[in-house]
Amino acid sequence: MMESKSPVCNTCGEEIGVKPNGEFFVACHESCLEYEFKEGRRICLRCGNPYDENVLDDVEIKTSKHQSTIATHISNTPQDSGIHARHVSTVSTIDSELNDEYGNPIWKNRVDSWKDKKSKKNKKKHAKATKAEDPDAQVPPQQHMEDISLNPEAASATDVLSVVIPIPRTKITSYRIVIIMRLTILALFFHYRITHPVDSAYGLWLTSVICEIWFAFSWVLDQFPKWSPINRETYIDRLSARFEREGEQSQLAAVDFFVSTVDPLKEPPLITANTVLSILALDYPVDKVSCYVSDDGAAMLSFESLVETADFARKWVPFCKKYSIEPRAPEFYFSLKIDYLRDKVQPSFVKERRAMKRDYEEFKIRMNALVAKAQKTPEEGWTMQDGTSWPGNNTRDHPGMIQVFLGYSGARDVEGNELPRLVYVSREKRPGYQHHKKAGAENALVRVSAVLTNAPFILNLDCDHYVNNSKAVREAMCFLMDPVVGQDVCYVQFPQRFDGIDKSDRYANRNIVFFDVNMRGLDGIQGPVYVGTGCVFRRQALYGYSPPSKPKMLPQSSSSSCCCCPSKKKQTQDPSEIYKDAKREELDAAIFNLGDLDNYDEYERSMLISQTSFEKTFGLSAVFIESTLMENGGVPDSVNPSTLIKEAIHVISCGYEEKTEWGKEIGWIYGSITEDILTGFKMHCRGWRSIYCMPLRPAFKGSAPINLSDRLHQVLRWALGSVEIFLSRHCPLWYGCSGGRLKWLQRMAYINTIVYPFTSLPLVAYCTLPAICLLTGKFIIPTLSNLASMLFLGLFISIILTSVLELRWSGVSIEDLWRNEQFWVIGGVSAHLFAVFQGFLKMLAGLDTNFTVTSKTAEDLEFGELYIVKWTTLLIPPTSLLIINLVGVVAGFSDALNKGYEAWGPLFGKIFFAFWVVLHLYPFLKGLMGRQNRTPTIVILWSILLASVFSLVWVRINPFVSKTDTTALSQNCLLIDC
Ligand SMILES: O=c1ccn([C@@H]2O[C@H](COP(=O)(O)OP(=O)(O)O[C@H]3O[C@H](CO)[C@@H](O)[C@H](O)[C@H]3O)[C@@H](O)[C@H]2O)c(=O)[nH]1
Ligand SMILES: [Mn+2]
Repeated sequence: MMESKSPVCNTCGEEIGVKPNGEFFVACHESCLEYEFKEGRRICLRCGNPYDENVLDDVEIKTSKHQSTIATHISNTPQDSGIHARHVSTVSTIDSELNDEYGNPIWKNRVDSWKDKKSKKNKKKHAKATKAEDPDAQVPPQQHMEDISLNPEAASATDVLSVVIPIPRTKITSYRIVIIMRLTILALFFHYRITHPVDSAYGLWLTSVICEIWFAFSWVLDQFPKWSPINRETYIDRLSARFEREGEQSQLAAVDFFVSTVDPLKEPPLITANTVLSILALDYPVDKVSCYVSDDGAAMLSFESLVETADFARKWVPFCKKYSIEPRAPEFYFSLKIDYLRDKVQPSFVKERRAMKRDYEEFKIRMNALVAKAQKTPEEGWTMQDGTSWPGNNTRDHPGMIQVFLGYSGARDVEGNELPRLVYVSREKRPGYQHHKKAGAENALVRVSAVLTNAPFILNLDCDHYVNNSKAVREAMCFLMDPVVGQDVCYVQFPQRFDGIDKSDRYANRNIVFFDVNMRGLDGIQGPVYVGTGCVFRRQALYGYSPPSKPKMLPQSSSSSCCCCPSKKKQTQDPSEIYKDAKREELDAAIFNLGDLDNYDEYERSMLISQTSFEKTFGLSAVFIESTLMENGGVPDSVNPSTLIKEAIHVISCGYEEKTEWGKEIGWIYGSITEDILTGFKMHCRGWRSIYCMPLRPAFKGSAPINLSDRLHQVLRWALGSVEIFLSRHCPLWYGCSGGRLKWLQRMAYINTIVYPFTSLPLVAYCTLPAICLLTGKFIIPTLSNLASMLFLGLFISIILTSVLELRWSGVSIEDLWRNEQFWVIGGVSAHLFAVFQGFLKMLAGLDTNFTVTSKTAEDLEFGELYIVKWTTLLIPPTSLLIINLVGVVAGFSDALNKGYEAWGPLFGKIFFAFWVVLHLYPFLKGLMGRQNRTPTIVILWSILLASVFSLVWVRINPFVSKTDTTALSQNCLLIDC
């Protein structure tokens, strides 16, 4: 058992040894061998055993290579050596390293087990190569660093925790060829379109060509970031083999969990409780988990329900861990329809499960009672159980509140085991202060958690996203704790998955195309965008630092906002360079000082810290600033918990962020209601990369608004957020270009995420065109020559082919793709359109956009929600489009009936076009009908009015038609859908 005390190397996870002269060296197989080899010895100094010849050969090849990696580890992460040193000081005897409890030389055992592992790995690799369709499938060049698996020499250096699995070459190459083909055809197509105007309907033709060019442009933006998609595989068993050795304390990194809620009436406390319970019951060492719940509504209901939740967790957590159940959110676990009696499960489980279910039902009753009580606020405001008045009675004007439940020194579970910490946080709100919605709430949590627990990693979840896979954090750690892959990773994003969505996913709520296609494409470039939930951050990345491999540059715009101090001293160099150097030095000095901070008294200590520019960046909390310097997280043992709480209250005060970099350069970034895109974007601009992690069992699951109106409002909010970014200083079109750290394909993807709302303008125009054509008898395409018909056909085929090939590599179903298309049109002609106008209004009039929280339903009403139609202006444009197109079809038919045989040919073309519109809007039409086929009369009235006015005016004015009589020409029109 002496063994258990030996220190462990952070790099390879092996134990560390000490050379006779007192220097440290890593006694793991590789480095030890290399060391010895370099010394020219073939016998291990430590144990006296001769080395295995095979092993030696192997080492000979890679000595130089591996040494350089080790060197970079040490130089890049100075604390590594620090850790070695710290650990070594705790080693009591060196002998403990040499022999295991049976007296066998440990060294020999290690070599054996290593050889063992190696042969196993080779076998595995073999299996994989045969499994994959093409063993030397293409790897995007950016991926080489991580793709250790394909490089056997590097792979044996340490057991890799994750590998990149490229898409088989056969699939990806044909996909790329078709993309290039489509691009070429598109160019030829536009050449044709532009050189062949329709003289009889010049206006119509021009409009349609402009629209088409815009569509082509947005296609390019969407397509090219999908150029080199990848998949990844993780090995969580290796993770625990490396960091959780038997008999030793777990070396896994700690994680702070953030859950944000704002309105307990729209976000039922039971949903939040489930999220919290699923976090507390994670399969992760309890002392490494802390859960912070942010209550932006300062609601006593949220607080009280958290008290109940903490209490229920004492039973729930041990039950989950005992029987390893999934998911660990009770509501969703108990609603699984599985016959537990069928597989021979232990009778004790069945019994306990039943008892647990009863307990949960009681818990639910208590929660529902709390909710019922909270429906009507008493006149004098809420009072807590102890008779004092609830501090948050005025939600816009209240002090910061923090309450720690459970955890270290707190309540234990029913079996007496420790539970993770659970902390309630409601940041201070005062009138006259900007609160920055969710981003502000998250930043407050970043600071509170830094003061209280300071875990090196942060996982944030919306209140309705519960942990569905209790090993999710381990999955993320396979990347973040990997010394090679992880060092430049700012976050690991998991896809959002949803519960309770109607089978056909009528409104594309699941967003499958985005999560399974686009995000995987991005993972092959610089990493997925941050989507606001289900994401594990490296805390240091949130503090605005650049990745360790690119240390020279600091946040680019901080040079403009912080140039105050150093640039005044030396005027010769580039001020931003000076700033960077100075900041480095300050940081070094601060770290150095921190080491012997104990030697200073309180005053000197605060002086030391304030000398630096840290206060200007992080605000006036010395405790917080100190915490930012601990790259590996953790809080000093010595500090008194009550001072910490006081400090925690300080850092959530509403004035704390004034004149700091919070929200500008560090933490969650302000300035858009889609703070997520902005936050991830800034990190990528600094040169970080992110990782997309898709475990087989979805890591997190959330709820989505399933009725039409709520969904449209959600999409409106997202699109508005994008327009806000477009109009801000962070516009991806030019922001951060000088730094050159954002890969250009990644930039393209970001540009796509902010310009997509603008596509609504050409889309609305394009959806009106078929109706106009039908009403006026004109058409947007002239008579086709053979060549032109080929072009149209080619374009058509290439569009279908790209989709088919995309479906093949991504595994997305054709229904999902079609839904996505449909909702692209529905959202485009309603929500996106409004977003564009609101965005510009906001900019011109300085109005603030409000974050309308999506309501989440607690009870499953068998999709009752799906059929709710709430009146909203968003419904008018698509309804109008539907009606004019239908009117157009009728008019077209009656016209053709009047005109006789020749009219039918061109009519067919136009009707096809109109159907294209109606088909895309079909889910919308269904949504309008509701369950009882009833639509709010007002919507119908308005739409009919608009549509008929429009049609009438149209027929009268006919602006697009040239005055010359060209009816004959237009009748010869052919239609090809483009
Ligand atoms: O002032 C606020 C407003 C919202 N929230 C929280 O923000 C989260 C997201 O709100 P929701 O209404 O569920 O928005 P969705 O559209 O479903 O969320 C998606 O889009 C948001 C960006 O608009 C992201 O922040 C989310 O993570 C992402 O899931 C919820 O937990 C809220 O409690 C706050 O904490 N404070
Ligand atoms: Mn949500």
